[in-house]
Amino acid sequence: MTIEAHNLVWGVGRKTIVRDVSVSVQKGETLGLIGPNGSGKSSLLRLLAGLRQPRSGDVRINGQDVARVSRRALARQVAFVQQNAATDTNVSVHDVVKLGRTPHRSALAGWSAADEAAVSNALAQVDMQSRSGQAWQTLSGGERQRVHIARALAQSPIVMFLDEPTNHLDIHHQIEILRMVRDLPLTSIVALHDLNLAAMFCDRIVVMQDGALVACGSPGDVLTEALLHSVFRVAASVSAADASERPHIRFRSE
Ligand SMILES: Nc1ncnc2c1ncn2[C@@H]1O[C@H](COP(=O)(O)OP(=O)(O)OP(=O)(O)O)[C@@H](O)[C@H]1O
Repeated sequence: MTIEAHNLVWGVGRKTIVRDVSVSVQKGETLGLIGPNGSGKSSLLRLLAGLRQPRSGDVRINGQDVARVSRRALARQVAFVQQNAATDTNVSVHDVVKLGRTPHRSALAGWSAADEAAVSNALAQVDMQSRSGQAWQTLSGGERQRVHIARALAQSPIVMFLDEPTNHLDIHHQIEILRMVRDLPLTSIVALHDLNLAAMFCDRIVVMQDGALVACGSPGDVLTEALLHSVFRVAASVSAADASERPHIRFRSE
């Protein structure tokens, strides 16, 4: 499923937060969104997912303008994993993931075997199957994050938006979650702070700065020492990357 965004502008009051961003994502692609704090990554993700209306510009998912698709129809196609999402506290892990099935169920239909299979597959994909009955409020931060990802997977989306999905995760689960996202047969757009993880797992990377898209391309094309200095204000060495190798960044402390 392709995503095409043209000239997106969004802001609050007099403040412009997303400045004239155009981007296209191919079917099955994993696109990374990087940029300093406050550069507009979450705002852009929300616009692309149809959760916010742009002031101008439009977003088309498989040719359909997201502003004209009903919320329910959109939820059958698009899942969004928020940063630090909250959940009602008095529920089990299974109940949280079950919510992902809501867009696929009619008011009259009961809970089906297919719904149950989607929930248990999603829990297995994030390594949380054994915690199905555990109370949500007793989970650690990283476990909660994995359960929110499972809820998105249970939605059986065609496009998945993830806002810093590796927050709170240990290094094993950071790598496992991003590997899973990359390997899923979905189009994914992932906001990430860890530039080496972005280099490892993204097909292409978009760089945001002050609400504008300042670079877009393969990890090797985008993650240059000059860009790391000008956008992220860090001194770093990037290992020589050829077409077959992904860049690796070593930050310098001086
Ligand atoms: N509803 C809002 N009202 C006012 N300002 C907002 C609103 N939403 C976002 N902003 C501002 O817009 C800018 C971009 O925010 P956004 O959350 O998109 O950045 P980000 O790149 O995701 O940041 P981070 O890496 O810190 O998560 C920030 O300066 C933020 O304070």
